[in-house]
Amino acid sequence: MDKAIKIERLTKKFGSFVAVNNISFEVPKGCIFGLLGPNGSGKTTTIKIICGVLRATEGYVEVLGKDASKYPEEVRQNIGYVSQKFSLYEDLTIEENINFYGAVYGLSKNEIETKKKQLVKLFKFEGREKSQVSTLSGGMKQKLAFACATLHNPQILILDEPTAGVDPISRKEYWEMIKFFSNSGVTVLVTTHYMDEAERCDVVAFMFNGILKEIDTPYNVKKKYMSDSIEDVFVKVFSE
Ligand SMILES: Nc1ncnc2c1ncn2[C@@H]1O[C@H](COP(=O)(O)OP(=O)(O)OP(=O)(O)O)[C@@H](O)[C@H]1O
Repeated sequence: MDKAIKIERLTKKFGSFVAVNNISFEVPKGCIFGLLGPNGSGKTTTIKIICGVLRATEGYVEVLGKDASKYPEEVRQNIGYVSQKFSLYEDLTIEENINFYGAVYGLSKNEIETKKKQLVKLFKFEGREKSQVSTLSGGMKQKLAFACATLHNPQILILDEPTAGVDPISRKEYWEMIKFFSNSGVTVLVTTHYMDEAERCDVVAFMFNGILKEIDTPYNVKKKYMSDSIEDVFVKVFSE
């Protein structure tokens, strides 16, 4: 099994508080990997360390075969990251945001134009290109943040609660996009509190109080906990 991300004995402390406690796991290449857990369990902290935004206290993170602490720039070039509080410019239009992020990622004008056409079609922004972001629905904003994160053709997409507070139709569309990129060979690491979304993952990992409690396919964890839904597994894992 080829791995996109390898995490070994990762620990992150904030002062004396242990936010991530000696966790190890691997994310296979091309899979949709769901990182699940209640609020404050250490998911975002783990993601920030993978993306090189935070430094680990202890442990090792490898992204596409590279030590993330030694090659943060190369790692970042291979990751498209959508954070919980994504940084779209509200006073710019859809098109202007794509232009801006394209330039940030170092794309040429021609590359940006080509990408923009593809993304507008793929994410169904046709006719809305000139709409200011502040006028968009929450679902559209999330999709735009997703689109911008794919501009530099990253091999890994890391999406931190991308569909929080989004209506069911927009969530469905969002997951169609996740599937599209996954089918194109992109590895997706996603956190979510929606258990119907967890069911769509190839692998799910459950974190609680900084500890990795379970990791397996949805089918296998349901079998282990004798449950017919990930929601039921979630309740059982976290009430143990
Ligand atoms: N910079 C920081 N300084 C101190 N404590 C922090 C810091 N960042 C995170 N924490 C704490 O670490 C713990 C894990 O936070 P984290 O954001 O990783 O959780 P999470 O699983 O992503 O939660 P959520 O689902 O709410 O996003 C929390 O108790 C949080 O308050």
